[in-house]
Amino acid sequence: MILELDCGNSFIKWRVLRPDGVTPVEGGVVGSDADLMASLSDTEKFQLKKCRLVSVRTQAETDLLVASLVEAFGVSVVRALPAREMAGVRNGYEDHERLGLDRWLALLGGFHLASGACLVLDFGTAVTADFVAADGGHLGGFICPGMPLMRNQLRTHTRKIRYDDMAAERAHESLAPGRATVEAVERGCMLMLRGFVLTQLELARQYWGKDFVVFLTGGDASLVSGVVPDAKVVPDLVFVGLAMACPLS
Ligand SMILES: Nc1ncnc2c1ncn2[C@@H]1O[C@H](COP(=O)(O)OP(=O)(O)OP(=O)(O)O)[C@@H](O)[C@H]1O
Ligand SMILES: CC(C)(CO)[C@@H](O)C(=O)NCCC(=O)O
Ligand SMILES: [K+]
Repeated sequence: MILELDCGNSFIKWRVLRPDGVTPVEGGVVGSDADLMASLSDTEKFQLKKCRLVSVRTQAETDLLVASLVEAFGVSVVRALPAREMAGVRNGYEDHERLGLDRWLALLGGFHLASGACLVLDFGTAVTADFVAADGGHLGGFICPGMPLMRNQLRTHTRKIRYDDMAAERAHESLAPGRATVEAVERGCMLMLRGFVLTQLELARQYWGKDFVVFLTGGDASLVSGVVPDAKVVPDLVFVGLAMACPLS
Protein backbone atom coordinates (compact mmCIF):
# COMPACT_ATOMS: atom_id res chain seq x y z
CA MET A 1 0.00 0.00 0.00
CA ILE A 2 0.95 3.65 -0.30
CA LEU A 3 1.64 6.00 2.59
CA GLU A 4 0.91 9.73 2.14
CA LEU A 5 2.17 12.35 4.59
CA ASP A 6 1.55 16.08 4.98
CA CYS A 7 4.08 17.27 7.56
CA GLY A 8 2.85 20.63 8.86
CA ASN A 9 4.27 22.83 11.58
CA SER A 10 2.23 21.35 14.41
CA PHE A 11 0.77 18.12 13.09
CA ILE A 12 1.47 15.35 10.61
CA LYS A 13 -1.52 14.31 8.57
CA TRP A 14 -1.19 10.74 7.26
CA ARG A 15 -3.20 8.33 5.21
CA VAL A 16 -2.72 4.95 3.62
CA LEU A 17 -4.02 4.18 0.13
CA ARG A 18 -4.58 0.88 -1.61
CA PRO A 19 -2.00 0.00 -4.27
CA ASP A 20 -4.39 1.54 -6.86
CA GLY A 21 -3.21 4.89 -5.48
CA VAL A 22 -6.72 6.31 -5.01
CA THR A 23 -8.67 4.38 -2.39
CA PRO A 24 -7.93 5.53 1.20
CA VAL A 25 -7.80 2.74 3.77
CA GLU A 26 -7.00 4.62 6.94
CA GLY A 27 -5.59 7.96 8.09
CA GLY A 28 -5.12 10.30 10.99
CA VAL A 29 -3.54 13.38 12.55
CA VAL A 30 -0.56 13.00 14.91
CA GLY A 31 1.56 15.43 16.88
CA SER A 32 5.03 13.91 16.44
CA ASP A 33 7.20 11.56 14.40
CA ALA A 34 7.02 9.04 17.23
CA ASP A 35 3.21 9.10 17.21
CA LEU A 36 3.25 8.61 13.46
CA MET A 37 5.51 5.57 13.73
CA ALA A 38 3.23 4.16 16.42
CA SER A 39 0.13 4.66 14.26
CA LEU A 40 1.81 2.82 11.39
CA SER A 41 3.42 0.12 13.48
CA ASP A 42 0.88 -2.46 12.41
CA THR A 43 3.04 -3.08 9.34
CA GLU A 44 1.48 -6.42 8.54
CA LYS A 45 -1.85 -4.72 8.09
CA PHE A 46 -0.60 -1.98 5.77
CA GLN A 47 2.28 -3.70 3.93
CA LEU A 48 3.64 -0.32 2.90
CA LYS A 49 5.65 -0.27 -0.31
CA LYS A 50 5.77 3.38 -1.26
CA CYS A 51 5.50 6.72 0.43
CA ARG A 52 4.99 10.23 -0.90
CA LEU A 53 5.24 13.23 1.35
CA VAL A 54 5.23 16.98 1.58
CA SER A 55 6.89 18.83 4.42
CA VAL A 56 7.12 22.45 5.51
CA ARG A 57 9.59 21.44 8.21
CA THR A 58 13.35 21.89 7.96
CA GLN A 59 15.39 19.68 5.67
CA ALA A 60 17.03 18.07 8.72
CA GLU A 61 13.72 17.25 10.41
CA THR A 62 12.29 15.84 7.20
CA ASP A 63 15.43 13.78 6.50
CA LEU A 64 15.16 12.27 9.97
CA LEU A 65 11.54 11.26 9.43
CA VAL A 66 12.31 9.81 6.00
CA ALA A 67 15.19 7.78 7.47
CA SER A 68 12.89 6.32 10.16
CA LEU A 69 10.28 5.40 7.56
CA VAL A 70 12.84 3.70 5.34
CA GLU A 71 14.31 1.81 8.26
CA ALA A 72 11.01 0.71 9.80
CA PHE A 73 9.04 -0.15 6.66
CA GLY A 74 11.56 -0.39 3.81
CA VAL A 75 9.42 2.01 1.78
CA SER A 76 10.69 4.04 -1.16
CA VAL A 77 9.99 7.71 -0.41
CA VAL A 78 9.21 10.45 -2.93
CA ARG A 79 9.13 14.06 -1.69
CA ALA A 80 7.25 16.97 -3.24
CA LEU A 81 9.74 19.59 -4.46
CA PRO A 82 9.34 23.22 -5.43
CA ALA A 83 8.51 23.87 -9.08
CA ARG A 84 8.16 26.96 -11.22
CA GLU A 85 5.35 25.37 -13.18
CA MET A 86 3.25 22.22 -12.94
CA ALA A 87 -0.10 20.87 -14.18
CA GLY A 88 -0.89 24.15 -15.93
CA VAL A 89 -0.14 26.32 -12.87
CA ARG A 90 2.67 28.88 -12.76
CA ASN A 91 4.12 29.58 -9.31
CA GLY A 92 3.64 33.30 -8.62
CA TYR A 93 6.49 33.80 -6.13
CA GLU A 94 9.51 35.85 -7.21
CA ASP A 95 11.57 32.96 -5.83
CA HIS A 96 9.39 29.89 -6.43
CA GLU A 97 11.35 27.81 -3.90
CA ARG A 98 10.16 30.08 -1.08
CA LEU A 99 6.48 29.29 -1.53
CA GLY A 100 5.44 26.80 1.18
CA LEU A 101 5.06 23.39 -0.43
CA ASP A 102 1.77 22.76 1.36
CA ARG A 103 0.40 25.92 -0.28
CA TRP A 104 1.79 24.93 -3.66
CA LEU A 105 0.18 21.48 -3.52
CA ALA A 106 -3.14 22.81 -2.22
CA LEU A 107 -3.35 25.32 -5.05
CA LEU A 108 -2.35 22.70 -7.63
CA GLY A 109 -5.16 20.53 -6.27
CA GLY A 110 -7.58 23.46 -6.23
CA PHE A 111 -6.87 24.51 -9.80
CA HIS A 112 -7.22 20.91 -10.95
CA LEU A 113 -10.60 20.44 -9.20
CA ALA A 114 -11.92 23.87 -10.23
CA SER A 115 -10.67 23.69 -13.83
CA GLY A 116 -10.52 27.45 -13.53
CA ALA A 117 -9.87 30.38 -11.22
CA CYS A 118 -9.75 29.51 -7.55
CA LEU A 119 -9.12 30.91 -4.10
CA VAL A 120 -7.54 28.40 -1.72
CA LEU A 121 -7.84 29.11 2.01
CA ASP A 122 -5.96 26.87 4.43
CA PHE A 123 -6.63 27.00 8.17
CA GLY A 124 -3.80 25.35 10.08
CA THR A 125 -1.17 26.67 12.48
CA ALA A 126 -0.96 29.50 9.97
CA VAL A 127 -3.84 30.65 7.80
CA THR A 128 -3.00 31.07 4.13
CA ALA A 129 -4.80 32.37 1.06
CA ASP A 130 -3.68 31.71 -2.51
CA PHE A 131 -5.12 33.07 -5.74
CA VAL A 132 -4.95 31.17 -9.03
CA ALA A 133 -6.36 32.78 -12.19
CA ALA A 134 -8.23 30.86 -14.90
CA ASP A 135 -5.09 30.76 -17.07
CA GLY A 136 -3.19 28.98 -14.29
CA GLY A 137 -1.25 32.04 -13.17
CA HIS A 138 -0.75 32.02 -9.39
CA LEU A 139 -1.09 35.64 -8.30
CA GLY A 140 0.44 35.03 -4.86
CA GLY A 141 -1.26 35.02 -1.48
CA PHE A 142 -1.35 35.93 2.18
CA ILE A 143 -0.11 34.36 5.43
CA CYS A 144 -1.61 35.10 8.85
CA PRO A 145 -1.53 33.46 12.26
CA GLY A 146 -4.10 30.69 12.62
CA MET A 147 -6.50 30.19 15.51
CA PRO A 148 -4.01 28.34 17.76
CA LEU A 149 -1.34 31.03 17.24
CA MET A 150 -3.69 33.96 17.84
CA ARG A 151 -5.07 32.43 20.99
CA ASN A 152 -1.67 31.40 22.34
CA GLN A 153 -0.07 34.78 21.65
CA LEU A 154 -2.75 36.40 23.78
CA ARG A 155 -2.33 33.82 26.51
CA THR A 156 1.47 34.15 26.46
CA HIS A 157 1.75 37.93 26.30
CA THR A 158 -0.83 38.90 28.91
CA ARG A 159 -1.07 38.16 32.60
CA LYS A 160 -4.81 37.77 32.94
CA ILE A 161 -5.90 35.81 29.91
CA ARG A 162 -6.06 32.27 31.20
CA TYR A 163 -8.64 29.60 30.44
CA ASP A 164 -8.83 25.93 29.58
CA ASP A 165 -9.76 24.10 26.37
CA MET A 166 -13.20 23.06 27.62
CA ALA A 167 -14.16 26.66 28.31
CA ALA A 168 -12.81 27.64 24.89
CA GLU A 169 -15.04 25.13 23.18
CA ARG A 170 -18.12 26.33 25.08
CA ALA A 171 -17.37 29.93 24.12
CA HIS A 172 -17.93 29.06 20.46
CA GLU A 173 -21.62 28.38 20.97
CA SER A 174 -22.30 32.00 20.02
CA LEU A 175 -20.57 35.04 18.52
CA ALA A 176 -22.23 37.60 20.80
CA PRO A 177 -19.90 40.11 22.49
CA GLY A 178 -18.04 38.20 25.23
CA ARG A 179 -19.10 38.63 28.82
CA ALA A 180 -16.16 36.61 30.15
CA THR A 181 -12.47 36.57 29.12
CA VAL A 182 -12.70 33.22 27.41
CA GLU A 183 -15.67 34.36 25.33
CA ALA A 184 -14.07 37.70 24.47
CA VAL A 185 -10.85 36.08 23.25
CA GLU A 186 -12.29 33.03 21.48
CA ARG A 187 -15.00 35.00 19.71
CA GLY A 188 -12.62 37.85 18.92
CA CYS A 189 -10.16 35.48 17.23
CA MET A 190 -13.04 33.77 15.43
CA LEU A 191 -14.18 37.12 14.05
CA MET A 192 -10.60 37.85 12.91
CA LEU A 193 -10.65 34.60 10.95
CA ARG A 194 -14.04 35.31 9.45
CA GLY A 195 -13.07 38.86 8.58
CA PHE A 196 -9.96 37.52 6.84
CA VAL A 197 -12.09 35.16 4.79
CA LEU A 198 -14.53 37.88 3.76
CA THR A 199 -11.67 40.16 2.68
CA GLN A 200 -10.17 37.40 0.53
CA LEU A 201 -13.56 36.79 -1.10
CA GLU A 202 -13.88 40.49 -1.83
CA LEU A 203 -10.45 40.52 -3.47
CA ALA A 204 -11.26 37.44 -5.56
CA ARG A 205 -14.49 39.12 -6.73
CA GLN A 206 -12.52 42.19 -7.77
CA TYR A 207 -10.28 39.99 -9.90
CA TRP A 208 -12.75 37.50 -11.32
CA GLY A 209 -16.32 38.63 -10.64
CA LYS A 210 -18.29 35.50 -9.75
CA ASP A 211 -16.15 33.18 -11.83
CA PHE A 212 -14.08 31.38 -9.25
CA VAL A 213 -14.24 28.46 -6.83
CA VAL A 214 -13.37 28.82 -3.14
CA PHE A 215 -11.67 25.90 -1.38
CA LEU A 216 -11.40 25.59 2.38
CA THR A 217 -8.91 23.17 3.85
CA GLY A 218 -6.84 22.62 7.02
CA GLY A 219 -7.81 21.47 10.48
CA ASP A 220 -9.77 24.61 11.35
CA ALA A 221 -11.71 24.99 8.08
CA SER A 222 -14.97 24.19 9.83
CA LEU A 223 -14.63 27.38 11.92
CA VAL A 224 -15.25 29.54 8.86
CA SER A 225 -17.26 27.35 6.48
CA GLY A 226 -20.42 29.15 7.64
CA VAL A 227 -19.35 32.46 6.09
CA VAL A 228 -18.77 30.92 2.64
CA PRO A 229 -21.73 28.61 2.03
CA ASP A 230 -20.68 28.06 -1.59
CA ALA A 231 -17.13 27.03 -0.72
CA LYS A 232 -15.92 23.51 -1.24
CA VAL A 233 -14.55 22.10 2.01
CA VAL A 234 -11.80 19.71 0.92
CA PRO A 235 -9.85 18.50 3.96
CA ASP A 236 -7.44 16.49 1.80
CA LEU A 237 -6.68 19.20 -0.78
CA VAL A 238 -2.93 19.00 -0.05
CA PHE A 239 -3.10 15.27 -0.78
CA VAL A 240 -4.86 15.96 -4.09
CA GLY A 241 -1.89 18.12 -5.08
CA LEU A 242 0.59 15.64 -3.61
CA ALA A 243 -0.66 12.89 -5.93
CA MET A 244 -0.24 15.27 -8.88
CA ALA A 245 3.28 16.34 -7.88
CA CYS A 246 4.49 12.86 -6.93
CA PRO A 247 3.03 10.27 -9.31
CA LEU A 248 4.12 6.79 -8.23
CA SER A 249 5.15 4.85 -11.29
N1 LIG B 1 -7.72 15.44 14.78
C1 LIG B 1 -7.13 16.62 14.92
N2 LIG B 1 -5.90 16.70 15.51
C2 LIG B 1 -5.28 17.87 15.64
N3 LIG B 1 -5.81 19.04 15.24
C3 LIG B 1 -7.00 19.04 14.67
C4 LIG B 1 -7.71 17.83 14.46
N4 LIG B 1 -8.88 18.15 13.85
C5 LIG B 1 -8.88 19.48 13.69
N5 LIG B 1 -7.79 20.04 14.20
C6 LIG B 1 -7.49 21.46 14.19
O1 LIG B 1 -6.54 21.66 13.16
C7 LIG B 1 -5.64 22.69 13.48
C8 LIG B 1 -4.30 22.33 12.87
O2 LIG B 1 -4.46 22.43 11.50
P1 LIG B 1 -3.66 21.56 10.47
O3 LIG B 1 -3.53 20.20 10.99
O4 LIG B 1 -4.30 21.81 9.18
O5 LIG B 1 -2.29 22.31 10.38
P2 LIG B 1 -0.89 22.17 11.10
O6 LIG B 1 -0.19 20.94 10.69
O7 LIG B 1 -1.01 22.48 12.53
O8 LIG B 1 -0.20 23.41 10.50
P3 LIG B 1 0.25 23.73 9.07
O9 LIG B 1 -0.12 22.61 8.16
O10 LIG B 1 -0.45 25.00 8.74
O11 LIG B 1 1.70 23.94 9.19
C9 LIG B 1 -5.63 22.80 14.99
O12 LIG B 1 -5.81 24.16 15.32
C10 LIG B 1 -6.87 22.03 15.45
O13 LIG B 1 -7.83 22.91 16.01
C1 LIG C 1 2.85 29.39 5.71
C2 LIG C 1 3.05 27.95 6.14
C3 LIG C 1 3.61 27.91 7.54
C4 LIG C 1 1.66 27.29 6.13
O1 LIG C 1 1.76 25.97 6.53
C5 LIG C 1 3.97 27.19 5.14
O2 LIG C 1 3.39 27.20 3.88
C6 LIG C 1 5.35 27.80 5.06
O3 LIG C 1 6.17 27.59 5.90
N1 LIG C 1 5.60 28.60 3.97
C7 LIG C 1 6.87 29.24 3.70
C8 LIG C 1 6.69 30.71 3.53
C9 LIG C 1 5.86 31.12 2.34
O4 LIG C 1 5.00 30.36 1.87
O5 LIG C 1 6.06 32.25 1.87
K1 LIG D 1 -1.20 23.15 6.12
